[in-house]
Amino acid sequence: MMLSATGLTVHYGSVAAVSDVDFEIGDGEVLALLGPSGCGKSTLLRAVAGLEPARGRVSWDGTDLSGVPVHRRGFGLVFQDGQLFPHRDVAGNVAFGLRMRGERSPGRVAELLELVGLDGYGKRRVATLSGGEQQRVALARALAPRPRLLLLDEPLSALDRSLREQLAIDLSRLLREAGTTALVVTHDHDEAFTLADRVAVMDSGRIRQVGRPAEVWRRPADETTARFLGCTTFTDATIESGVLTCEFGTAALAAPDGAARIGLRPAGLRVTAGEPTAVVTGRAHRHDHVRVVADLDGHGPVDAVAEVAGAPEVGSRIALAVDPVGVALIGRA
Ligand SMILES: Nc1ncnc2c1ncn2[C@@H]1O[C@H](COP(=O)(O)OP(=O)(O)OP(=O)(O)O)[C@@H](O)[C@H]1O
Repeated sequence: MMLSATGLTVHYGSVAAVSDVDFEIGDGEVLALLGPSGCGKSTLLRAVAGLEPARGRVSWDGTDLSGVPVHRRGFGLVFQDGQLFPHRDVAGNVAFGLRMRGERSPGRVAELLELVGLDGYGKRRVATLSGGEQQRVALARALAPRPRLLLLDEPLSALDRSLREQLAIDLSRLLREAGTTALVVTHDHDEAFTLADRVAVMDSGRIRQVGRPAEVWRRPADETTARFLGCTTFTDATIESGVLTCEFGTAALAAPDGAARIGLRPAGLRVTAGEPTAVVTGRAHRHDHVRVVADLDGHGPVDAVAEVAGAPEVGSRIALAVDPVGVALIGRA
């Protein structure tokens, strides 16, 4: 069983929100659509759902879905704000999806509430639930009728950071436990990488790269994608016998020999002991390190990181070393 989209295009007036997009989602696979605000992620998801008129083709197992209305596609939908029915209790919300399919099964409702960690919440009014609990109910409601594809549009972004991280882990587990095939829209790469088997990075209505999270993170297709994935400094390098050499120094890096364009995330440059080559112009404490902006002699500002203990003050001169953990190889197959 497989979802396949080919040549999907959505215009709003003269604006192409989605341009000629192709992708597939395999049975039981979770694909994340990741990209900056306004790049067309939600529009693409809505086109797959049948909520947005689109050119191109959406098919399931080779069967064209054009002309098949939203409620007959067998897809489940979860949006950012849950959109629960306020006048129904938790069980009533979960049962709604089942009733739509002519099913009545208190057992299935209880099973779903247990799956999302809300065992015993059936009689609660949804207005009395926290934001995280409401999203779990929305997820249970969408999963109850066993959709062949679950479409999730920023399902966690209305929640605060720590809850989002926890729910992303929970969601990843329960999508796998239920063997759900899913398309998840998010602008948060940590969330995409937690949830997805594969990630499709979008920009300006197009998919720029599709791959497994670690591949996309390590080898972004181009500088725009790399920038979106946290790289802030770009330079040319050479790789020879497992050693990367660039203007900032050398580092061990297992990759084929040759010239490379690299992107450095802040963690790719570390404050170290040695001959100073840069002056600190800014610093910010993060939970387990200090982010440093440094003016590197002959280069200009670069982002780097320092250990919390002994982190340099603004104005002090520092040495920097390349750390392969923060290096992305751009456009390398
Ligand atoms: N109903 C609409 N009418 C006109 N333009 C629209 C409409 N919906 C979206 N757009 C435009 O289409 C583009 C893509 O929007 P979309 O909501 O798909 O992006 P997104 O990547 O999901 O962004 P966000 O993460 O901010 O929700 C944007 O330029 C947006 O302004």
